[in-house]
Amino acid sequence: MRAPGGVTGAPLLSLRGVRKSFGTGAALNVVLDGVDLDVEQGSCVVVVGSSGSGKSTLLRVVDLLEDVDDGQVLLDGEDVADPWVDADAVRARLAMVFQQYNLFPHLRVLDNVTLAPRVVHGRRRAEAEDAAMAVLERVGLADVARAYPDQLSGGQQQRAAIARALVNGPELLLLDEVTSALDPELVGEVLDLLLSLRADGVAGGPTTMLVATHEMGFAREVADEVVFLHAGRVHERGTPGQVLDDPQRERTRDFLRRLR
Ligand SMILES: Nc1ncnc2c1ncn2[C@@H]1O[C@H](COP(=O)(O)OP(=O)(O)OP(=O)(O)O)[C@@H](O)[C@H]1O
Repeated sequence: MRAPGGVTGAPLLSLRGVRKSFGTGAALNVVLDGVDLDVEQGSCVVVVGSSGSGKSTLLRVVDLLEDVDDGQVLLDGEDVADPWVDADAVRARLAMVFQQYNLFPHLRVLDNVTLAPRVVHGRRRAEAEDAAMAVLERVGLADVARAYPDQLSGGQQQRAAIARALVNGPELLLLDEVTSALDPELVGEVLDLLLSLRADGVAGGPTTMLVATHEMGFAREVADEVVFLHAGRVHERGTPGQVLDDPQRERTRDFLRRLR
């Protein structure tokens, strides 16, 4: 399956020389060491790399959950890493789905999905519920809208978290290892949903995605571009065929060999 014909060629997101480290002195851990990356409107970029290579940190930097030490995070050309930026306005344009679904256990699925539209965006309850039911329908959960999270399977909970991410029509969807916490038999339903979102979009348009994953099969099917992160840098990038089937650099070959 390939991206629909909505890729415009203009980067929605560009990272330029992004640096991020944790700790100080002898404990300094340089995680991102000058990352350059572009995500075009309507495209899907998949970040792969060993555990600890900085995939989550990269996504968290884009979602403004981590400050950068240096470099630019350009959303439509505006540097959102600038400390003076209106973070709420930026976050309203993005949505992130995490490995752990992070649903509120005391709220029904529908209320989890309507929370941000109502509280953050000030939408009226009826309007927020209509929007929430539409996305719950889209992810195949309309019939469990009134259930609590612990009444759902892990796969259903992750689909509810995806519905929550989609409800405000984000311009960029950030997916951080969204199948890693799932039992193997539940992974397929979430990947199928993401493939279908990629193919058909949500409101008729393609969904722009930046994805961190260990699922190479998924990367192969969903990505316009695969980016291999190593030692804090983009070590190799290209189409899934180029990076996953015909890697040019030894580190990339090592990484792929170890997965087999
Ligand atoms: N808040 C933090 N404080 C200190 N160190 C952190 C923090 N967040 C991440 N790190 C460190 O940054 C490095 C990269 O972590 P990150 O979670 O980004 O990697 P990853 O590629 O997503 O790994 P995985 O595939 O295992 O999820 C790790 O060494 C991790 O310990």
